[in-house]
Amino acid sequence: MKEQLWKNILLLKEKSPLIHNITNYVVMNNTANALLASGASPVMAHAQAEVENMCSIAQAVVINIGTLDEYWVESMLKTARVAQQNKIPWVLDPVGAGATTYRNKVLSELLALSPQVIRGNASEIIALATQNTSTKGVDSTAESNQAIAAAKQLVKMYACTVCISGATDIIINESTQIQLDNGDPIMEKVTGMGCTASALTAAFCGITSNYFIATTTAMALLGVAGSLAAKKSQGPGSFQVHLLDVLYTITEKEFINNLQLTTYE
Ligand SMILES: Nc1ncnc2c1ncn2[C@@H]1O[C@H](COP(=O)(O)OP(=O)(O)OP(=O)(O)O)[C@@H](O)[C@H]1O
Ligand SMILES: Cc1ncsc1CCO
Ligand SMILES: [Mg+2]
Repeated sequence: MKEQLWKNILLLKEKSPLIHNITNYVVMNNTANALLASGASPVMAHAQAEVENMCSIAQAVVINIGTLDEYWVESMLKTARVAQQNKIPWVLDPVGAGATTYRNKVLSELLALSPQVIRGNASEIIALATQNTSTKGVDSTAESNQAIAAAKQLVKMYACTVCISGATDIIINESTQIQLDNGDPIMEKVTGMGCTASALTAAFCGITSNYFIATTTAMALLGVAGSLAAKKSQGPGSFQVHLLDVLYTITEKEFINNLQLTTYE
């Protein structure tokens, strides 16, 4: 398994897939840089007049509702429709699910357009599955393992892969559950680490049609790179810089030796 994930990391650098991102104002720059450092080719585009064209030339798409508004939501729906029609994999990041009725309404419209992967923190995954939860905003108030039942429900309802991120990352499909114990607590002090996780997930969906393994590769890469970057950092500021460097320079040995992965069939 670990070797298969490493092969995907090399393949991403070799193929450099175009990843169409509709994401939030907060994280656009970090996300594009993380994709570039990992080997993918990002484009951020949300104009209604061009999203359908852009989506149709991409190898994968990520739709992140972090700073949604009525105009952007129309762009997201147009994009997801084209992705669905053209069988281009798309990843949903349900930022702040459960926080407002508007977010919940938009998310139900997006879910109807069949994302291949949903990646959110525990609160977001619980909110998506139950439509009834209290949450703080964009940060989770629950642990990953508290969202497993909700994630399994989403897998069934939408026939997709679900990733619950946090101190532990859990990736779930119909048959398998993978748990990753990597990363570092400093990652909670930098905005958009989850958004980066979703963008990297789309990147790996652009190089393999096994979206469960693609998601696992993305979460493993970000987690291991995060733990290595944290060792070199004094705080959240320098962490961001070191993370990009590690995504760019990480070696097979560093990846394999540090990866904490458990599979449950
Ligand atoms: N306490 C922690 N310990 C170790 N790693 C962590 C911790 N919290 C987050 N991470 C790492 O950060 C990644 C992103 O996780 P998180 O669940 O915080 O995203 P998020 O809440 O969606 O963030 P955002 O909305 O700011 O993008 C995880 O996949 C994990 O690698
Ligand atoms: C802080 C914040 N607010 C809306 S999106 C976002 C980035 C992390 O999800
Ligand atoms: Mg998030």
